[in-house]
Amino acid sequence: MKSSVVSSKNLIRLQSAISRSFLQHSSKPISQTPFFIPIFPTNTINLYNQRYQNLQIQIRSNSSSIMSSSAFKPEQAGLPPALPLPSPLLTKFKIGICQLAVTPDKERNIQHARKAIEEAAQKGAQLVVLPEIWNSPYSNDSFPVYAEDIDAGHDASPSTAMLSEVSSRLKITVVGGSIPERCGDKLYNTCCVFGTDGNLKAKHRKIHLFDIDIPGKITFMESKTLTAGETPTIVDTDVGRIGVGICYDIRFQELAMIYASRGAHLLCYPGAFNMTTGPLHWELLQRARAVDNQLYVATCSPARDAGAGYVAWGHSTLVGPFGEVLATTEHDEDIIIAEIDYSILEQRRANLPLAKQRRGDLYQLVDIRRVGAH
Ligand SMILES: NC(=O)CC(=O)C(=O)O
Repeated sequence: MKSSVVSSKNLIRLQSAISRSFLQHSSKPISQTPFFIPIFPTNTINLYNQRYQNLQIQIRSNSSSIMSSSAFKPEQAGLPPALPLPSPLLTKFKIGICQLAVTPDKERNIQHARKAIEEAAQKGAQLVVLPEIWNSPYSNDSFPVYAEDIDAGHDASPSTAMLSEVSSRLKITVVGGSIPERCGDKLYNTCCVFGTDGNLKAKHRKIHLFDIDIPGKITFMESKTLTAGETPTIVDTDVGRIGVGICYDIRFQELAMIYASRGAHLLCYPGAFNMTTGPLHWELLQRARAVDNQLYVATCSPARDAGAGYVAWGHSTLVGPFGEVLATTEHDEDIIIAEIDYSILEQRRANLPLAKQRRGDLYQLVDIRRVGAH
């Protein structure tokens, strides 16, 4: 156990001390440290990370240093403030969510995805979202075989070459689900976002690998073959600021909160939940992420194939900022077309001004990367 005593005049100093301590002492990359450091205005703060199991900082607090909620001002926290919602080119538009049937035939999967994107665009979608692992069966045996070198592009990555071509030809934004990515000797589960010019705007590698063991129900270990991504991914597009997560990433609310604090309008989660967790958790998690953060959440699953090694739950969905399911589907192949209107975000945030009502004197969100960049 490491222990040090910090004489703090106020929580601002304490906060920066904690952040510096994390950034200096951890041998892990910043993104492997927790996104949150809980702040308790009591005498003891316990911080945990993988190396310093019990780094304890004691605070000799005097009661006057603890700000009362009524006096608390977020800017006094010494942390980067939440960013306001930006003004994208389009604030009201249609989203197309393509729940695709996936087969072992990669070339067919690519052509099939292309057709679905074209159909969604033809129905008016200016943003199209694809499922998790849409060019390959979802299995540890398949990932290395179907993986593409996205950075090398073109012939080395026919799946993303198609996404780039179709997004520029149709002048739409594409959140390209995910595919297995090969980079050197590593494999990732990776989502590429293409802008209306066909350029790759962002690449999100699944941060939280799906390792689950519910005996008799489902055991799956992505970590057998995949490596976890290291960065949250938020991207400005013509259709708003989008935070990207892949499937299991949706279970980690800190990631969604960080996206919200960075001004996201919409969170997109390509995801393939399963027949055990899907019925209970899939919609619940989407609605929770949306209502807690007062933004839109879109999910896109592969269609269910009862004969596949991994059977996807399906039920791709769009949820609004009040936690309302705006559009959803069953488990078969389908294309959801639904409207997104960002003026409703402002409205809901005025109805329920959660950001202003947060008790920053009791707890705070620390976006490690933004603190580190300060
Ligand atoms: N497949 C996943 O990544 C996640 C999932 O199915 C679950 O969290 O349950």
